[in-house]
Amino acid sequence: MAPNPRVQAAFRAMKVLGIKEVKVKPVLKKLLRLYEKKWELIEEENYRALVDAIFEEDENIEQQEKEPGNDVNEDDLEGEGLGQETERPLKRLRRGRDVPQQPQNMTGSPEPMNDGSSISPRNVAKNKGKQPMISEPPVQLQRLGPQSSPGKSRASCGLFLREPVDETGSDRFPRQLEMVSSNHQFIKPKDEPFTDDMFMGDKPQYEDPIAVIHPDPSSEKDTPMENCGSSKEIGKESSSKCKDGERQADGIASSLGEMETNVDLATKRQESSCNLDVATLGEVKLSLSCNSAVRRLNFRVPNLDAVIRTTEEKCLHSYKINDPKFSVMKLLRHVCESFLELGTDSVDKSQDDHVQASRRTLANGYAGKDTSSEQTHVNGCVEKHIDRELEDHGLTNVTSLVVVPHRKLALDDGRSRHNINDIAKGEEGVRIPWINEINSEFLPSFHYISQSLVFQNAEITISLSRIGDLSCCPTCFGDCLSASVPCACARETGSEFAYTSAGLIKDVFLEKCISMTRDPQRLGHVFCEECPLEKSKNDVCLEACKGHLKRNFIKECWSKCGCNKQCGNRVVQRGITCNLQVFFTSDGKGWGLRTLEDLPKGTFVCEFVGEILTSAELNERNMHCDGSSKDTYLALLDADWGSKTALENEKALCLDASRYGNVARFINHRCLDANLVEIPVEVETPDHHYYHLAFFTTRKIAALEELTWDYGIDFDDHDYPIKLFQCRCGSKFCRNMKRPNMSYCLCSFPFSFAFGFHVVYIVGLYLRYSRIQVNLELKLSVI
Ligand SMILES: C[S@@+](CC[C@H](N)C(=O)[O-])C[C@H]1O[C@@H](n2cnc3c(N)ncnc32)[C@H](O)[C@@H]1O
Repeated sequence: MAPNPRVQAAFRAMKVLGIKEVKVKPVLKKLLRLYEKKWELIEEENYRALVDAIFEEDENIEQQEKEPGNDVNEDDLEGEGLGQETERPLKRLRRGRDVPQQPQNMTGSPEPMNDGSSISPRNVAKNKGKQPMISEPPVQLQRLGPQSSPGKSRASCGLFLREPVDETGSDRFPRQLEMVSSNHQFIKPKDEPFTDDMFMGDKPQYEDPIAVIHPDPSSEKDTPMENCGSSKEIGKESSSKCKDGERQADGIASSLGEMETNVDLATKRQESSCNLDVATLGEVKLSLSCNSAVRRLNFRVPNLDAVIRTTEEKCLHSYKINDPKFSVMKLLRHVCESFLELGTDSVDKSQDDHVQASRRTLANGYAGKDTSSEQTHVNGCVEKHIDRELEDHGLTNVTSLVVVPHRKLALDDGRSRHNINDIAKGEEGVRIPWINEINSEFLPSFHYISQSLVFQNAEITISLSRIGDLSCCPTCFGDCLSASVPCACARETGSEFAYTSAGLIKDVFLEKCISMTRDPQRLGHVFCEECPLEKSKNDVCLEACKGHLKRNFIKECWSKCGCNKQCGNRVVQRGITCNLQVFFTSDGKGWGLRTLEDLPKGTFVCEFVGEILTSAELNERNMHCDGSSKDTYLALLDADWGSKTALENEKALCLDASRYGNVARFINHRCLDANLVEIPVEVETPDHHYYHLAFFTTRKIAALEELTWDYGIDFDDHDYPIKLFQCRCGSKFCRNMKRPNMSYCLCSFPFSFAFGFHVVYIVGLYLRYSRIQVNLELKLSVI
């Protein structure tokens, strides 16, 4: 049977991507069957469906192999000219040496095809508009490695973009990616159609490069091995500030869920103003640049997170990608892998195997267990340790890429793919990724909100008229912190600004807040006459207030003030700027929050955001659930409760983040010496009923350290509105250390005394059998 030209075209398109016919065939068959031979659906958007399906098959190959029932009915596809296939479908995409040999010559000169035919420049040209894969702006792939040294121009292959038309002349395939051997040059993206006459003879005629990779003097430093030696090193580099004031985590910037963890995101501030390093994978670095010659005057390198997020949104909208496993970073990892695979000469297999084996051994060593198939990473850190050790073994000149496989996440529960990469779903100025290196648990479901919202009855009035002219600074200008005299807003903060010009909280103020939290006995609690909390529990028989911590407020400038948004007295209202990550803790606390960069003492991390409830509403909620699901995501806004004789119900507020909340809902408790302290911050409301509960660092925190705050729980108070738990904070000051139930024995003593000596005897026996040595000093008195 004559070969089906559409099949051949599909093969050619895939070949350009380096995907062998033998791999394409079975997937194509499946697709044809799935799409009822509607070729248009397969050819659409440059065979996107086919490429996706191939990658998908590749990802799931292990499961596929275990499921023999997936065979394609060859008869069904006879008509498409695919029936004579002899190979079994879909073997796992081989890496490194096992990768199917790709044409070394990618200049467009004739390449022998599997079937003996060849692909000529003309074939390529005819295939215009059919090559999959898109990217914009120009993508540079840069090979790093021993041979690339700073100061020298690096050898690089280029990926170039054209704006072709398809056969009908329409601009249906807007951006094409084609690989060329470029003599280290890049091809200028063209607006004109891609036509046959772009080739002369056998060689395509390339235009001047739009961008050449400029040697980056800091690139040696940028290599993953350098970046990720230890969390400390990471943090050191990562704490570098961006020009625009944003902090960027270096090397560990975005661990976009587990799937991306071994892509080392190079978010380091670029030397060049028009270069953005996107990812490094082993020796390969991928960066975006805007050609300085033609770049727009107002071009500023955007934030990497924003680029990734926007790209993902575009993918979602344009290509209807709704696979939760899809992520742009994963795609880029494939690009890096393919780049390395296709550009790597075959190496001695035994050496390759040896390196792979060494890597596995080292990986297991780092993980402390046999995880050859399960090793997870924190943005490639383990991989980098391994690289370093391999270097010690003199094995780093092997260029093949070995990726230790990841554990698969259970993503089949239909949650939005947005949650995979950013738990904030774009609500915050930074992306907040999550990772689970411990088990396959998915994030709990909740609605992410970046600002607290009233549930129902809470009385919060935000109005300009409520803020008197003396409570704000309408005559200020620019940055209040630069004025010689503190502005009116500072009055609330003890006639001084709470913040330094670097945006940190001043040490004296911070220390005061810390000691108010940690040493309430010395500094004293405040007690309400009618405690809203107790009142909400039982209006009739009111119990005495158990006391509330004294708090120092910060008052930030706001809309009624004359200063600008960048005023140094506006920190909390600007939202989260640190690079944070939600992760599954290894010590039994469930999910937790950690920083991906070093944070100096006094840094604002985030505020506690949730539904604003009155204490009565909270009590109502707690009553309607059994004790076990009592709220665990709660913060009382009780900073001012003690100063009033009786607070109206609608003004005694708390924040419940169990259903609606922000990243703070993942912050775990630590007794006493937590590294965060909560400080009430007043922004848009002038009284102290509603305020922002903001978390600041109590000390310098290293990258990857868990962030904690002291919930202020009394672990013996079973009436406490937060569900009690067995504390695993690990602090030496833990208030809930696993005690040998002594409290019970001792408490029971007076009781038992009243009931006779045999109860004492029983208690004594208990102590004896518990092998607890106790010296009881009994003091008897007559009542
Ligand atoms: C506000 S949530 C913190 C996030 C939570 N770990 C999660 O997985 O969603 C509070 C809950 O986390 C757990 N938790 C927080 N701190 C803990 C600690 N020090 N020890 C044990 N569990 C803790 C408790 O289950 C608590 O009810």
